[in-house]
Amino acid sequence: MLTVKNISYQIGPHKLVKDISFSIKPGELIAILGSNGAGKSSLLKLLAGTYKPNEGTIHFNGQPLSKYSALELAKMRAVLSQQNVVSLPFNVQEIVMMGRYPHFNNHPSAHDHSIVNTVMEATGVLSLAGRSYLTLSGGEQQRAQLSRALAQIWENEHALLLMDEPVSGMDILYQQQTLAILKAMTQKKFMVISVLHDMNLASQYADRIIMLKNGRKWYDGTAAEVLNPKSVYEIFEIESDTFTNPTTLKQIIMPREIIYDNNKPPLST
Ligand SMILES: Nc1ncnc2c1ncn2[C@@H]1O[C@H](COP(=O)(O)OP(=O)(O)OP(=O)(O)O)[C@@H](O)[C@H]1O
Repeated sequence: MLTVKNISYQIGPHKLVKDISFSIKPGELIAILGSNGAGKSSLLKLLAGTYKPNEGTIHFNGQPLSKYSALELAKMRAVLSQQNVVSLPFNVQEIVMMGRYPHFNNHPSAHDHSIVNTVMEATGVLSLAGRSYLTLSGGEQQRAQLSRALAQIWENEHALLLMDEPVSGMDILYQQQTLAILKAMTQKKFMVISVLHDMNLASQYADRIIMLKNGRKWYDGTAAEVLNPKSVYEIFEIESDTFTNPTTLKQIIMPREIIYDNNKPPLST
């Protein structure tokens, strides 16, 4: 369980995260939505322990997050960041094996190799195992990084997966598959918190959606509770229509087309 109470985070005069509270139980998938600059990545960095809150507390499996050593944390929570800079020509298997570094000293065991194989198969990068990471497409790199994160906590139930836009750059099949993998992880009692930009993906897969605006939590609930034209307008400043999928009963959000006035085009001076 992860419990976040009244956390705020500020850099100089900039308040990035303001008084946010929520908790997540094993088996839950929470999607975080919000416009660019709303504070989603900052919140994720606080949950990962990368940033320390100026105010408030974060408890992870009963203990303050700050009390865990870096190694303990590495075995219990994995992070997929927005930017994953790799400048050396590691191959894909080596990148995924990096997720196992917290688990072995000098040489990976047969168990580590087996987990690396399993996650690469799940994310569809097994056939790329020997390829240099630097030669992969953006979506393939993203899947390799997802494999690394999964390999890190694969056998540790009640672990936490923090994903910052895990499907950016992926085609629609891999977007669906990635969310399906994350959902399957929650069925094994993992906790998953993922920043997403696609409200419909969030609606399809998330148990709960947290919507942020200006560093604050504005909405927290199921897709049916929080996704509607009013909330979408408040958060994203876009008009939309909401439908209910008759088969799944999940919300579908369709943004309305933006039409600029010909006499006042948006880029005119
Ligand atoms: N080191 C920093 N110093 C000052 N401002 C910062 C710093 N890091 C982030 N910010 C600002 O804090 C706000 C929140 O940033 P954050 O990266 O958390 O947003 P986000 O919701 O993840 O956005 P995006 O969807 O664009 O990735 C932004 O306005 C950003 O410019």
